[in-house]
This record gives sequence, structure tokens and C-alpha cells, in this order.
Amino acid sequence: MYIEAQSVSKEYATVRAVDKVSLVAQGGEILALLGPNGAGKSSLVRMLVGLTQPDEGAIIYRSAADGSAQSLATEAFGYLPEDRGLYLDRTIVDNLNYIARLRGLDKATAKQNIEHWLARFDLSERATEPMRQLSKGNQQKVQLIATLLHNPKLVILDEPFSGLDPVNQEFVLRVLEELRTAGTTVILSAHQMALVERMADKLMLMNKGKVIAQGSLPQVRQQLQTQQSLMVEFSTDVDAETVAQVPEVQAVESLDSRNYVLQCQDSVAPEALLVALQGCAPVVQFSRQQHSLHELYLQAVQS
Ligand SMILES: Nc1ncnc2c1ncn2[C@@H]1O[C@H](COP(=O)(O)OP(=O)(O)OP(=O)(O)O)[C@@H](O)[C@H]1O
Repeated sequence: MYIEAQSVSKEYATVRAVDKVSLVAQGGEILALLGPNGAGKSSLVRMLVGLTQPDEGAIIYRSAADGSAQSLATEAFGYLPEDRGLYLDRTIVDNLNYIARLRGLDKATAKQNIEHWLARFDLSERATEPMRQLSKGNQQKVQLIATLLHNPKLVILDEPFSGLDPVNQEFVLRVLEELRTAGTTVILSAHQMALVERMADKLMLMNKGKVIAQGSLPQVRQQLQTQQSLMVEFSTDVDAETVAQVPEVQAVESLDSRNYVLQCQDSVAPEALLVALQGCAPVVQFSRQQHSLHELYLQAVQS
């Protein structure tokens, strides 16, 4: 199954939380929604799982086989909500049995799946403890198990990494990669750029309800990158002012009297810049610095 959002918008009393957002998430693919607090990620996710309806546009679930539109059966998807929903006074295993029944699993399959996932998440020995006794991270792991228990084909996770330590974040990342390998469609929202950068096939950056960049990581980089940073080392001392006078250079940061970091428009060809810089003094080293997704994201949402 795959999912398509066609120019969906959602408005609350005073705010347009989602503004004409379109996306397609295919089986065997991880789509990550990124954006600052209030960007509209959860509002979008709630529409994707059918909890709320778009004011404009449409959400369509399609068969992977022939692309025909389908209704979304509860057993077909797993949803990790932003407001976690398990009963804190009940034990882990009671909670998971309850979820398994809701998802239509028979007793034997429920038992088998619960045991499998508890072992996988290293929680088998705590199965009979009330949720309340667990750390925040372990509660989050049980929430994830509740989402995956019935082997859904479409998994939608609102901030799956929140509350997890780095080791467990890595672990969840591996689980998501396994789901992808198994052909599951995975959509998640997250704030952890470095993790998302490593795993997502597609990214969608939102700000104030709108999409500001969308596509594969290289495509998103290209859409966000308006400036490039270059490092230059001259063979002799050069004044910062002399370097700043090179027309292509927008900003200069001096590391010492021979080494500079330069900011230029992304459209400037490095070869042309190198020729211009040679006019200041012979250049012994010249390289382009790669901005991290985190840096590009900050530039985009703060501008
Ligand atoms: N039920 C609601 N009623 C009114 N306004 C809402 C409601 N839900 C969300 N909003 C508003 O819609 C905007 C988008 O919120 P949303 O929770 O979708 O953002 P988000 O990107 O998920 O943020 P975060 O990263 O903080 O979870 C915000 O301005 C928020 O205050």
C-alpha cells in the first residue's frame, strides 16, 4: 500500500496548520517529516491516518499492485501518536494484549508477536511490570511495539525517537530500516536531523504549515542551499579586505592571515572563484565545505 496527499490543508481557529501539502510515500521507503515546533507535522500526520479530515485536498491510500484507491483498514497501518496512549496502571503485556485484540490478532499470534517484539526491544523480563514503573524511554519502546505488533504495511510514527537515549535511537533506526527492507511504507516526524539524514529515502521540510523543501537528501540540499562555503589557503599573507573585494565573495571569515572561509552564492562556479582568488595571491589549497542538513535547516527556518 502507498499513500498520497494531494494539496492538503488544515486550518484551526487562528492558524493554517497545514497549507497545500502534497506527498507520496511508497512501500519500501522511509519518508521523514522535519520542521520546527508548530510547523504542522502532527496536524499532517493526523490527516494521513484519518484521525482528522483535510479542509482542502485529499488523502488517498493506493494498492501497491495496481494503484487503485482503497480504504484504510485498521489492520493495515500502525500509528504512533504524539500523545502516547497506553494505560500507565496496566502491565506491559496487558497493554499489548489489549492493542493486539483491537488490531484483530488471534490469541496465539498475539502471544507470539508480543514475545518477539519484547525480546527484540530487550523488555521480556519486564513484561509484567506496570507501565508507570518504566523509564520514559522504555515506555516509548512499548509504544513502538504497540504500533508494530500486527505487522502493518503502512507505519506512521509521530516523533519515534523522542525520549530515547542514543543507543536506543540507533536501535529504533535499525528496526525502521528492517521495516523498509520488508517493503513497509514508513512515514515519521522527527527533530533528530543527523539520524534522519542517515536513514530517510525522502525528506519533507515544513515551516509554518508549508513545505520548504522536499525530495531525496541531495534534492533537499539543493533546494535549501542558497550559499556555499569554501576554504582557501594562500601561499603568502593576504588582508581580509583584499579577499572581500573579490566580486563573487559575499562574506569572509579569517582563520589566520593565509587561511579564510568564504561565503558565496551557490550559483558561483568554484573554478571561476579560484581564478579570481589567484588575483590576491597564489592559492595552495581550495575546498568546498559541505553544510550538514542541520545547518541548512536552521538557515531555512530562521530566514
Ligand atoms: N487541535 C488544535 N487546535 C488548534 N490549533 C492546533 C491544534 N493542533 C495544532 N494546532 C496548531 O497548529 C500548528 C501546527 O501544530 P502541529 O502540532 O501540527 O505542529 P508540529 O510540527 O507537530 O509541532 P511539534 O514539533 O511541536 O510537535 C500550531 O500552531 C499549533 O498550535
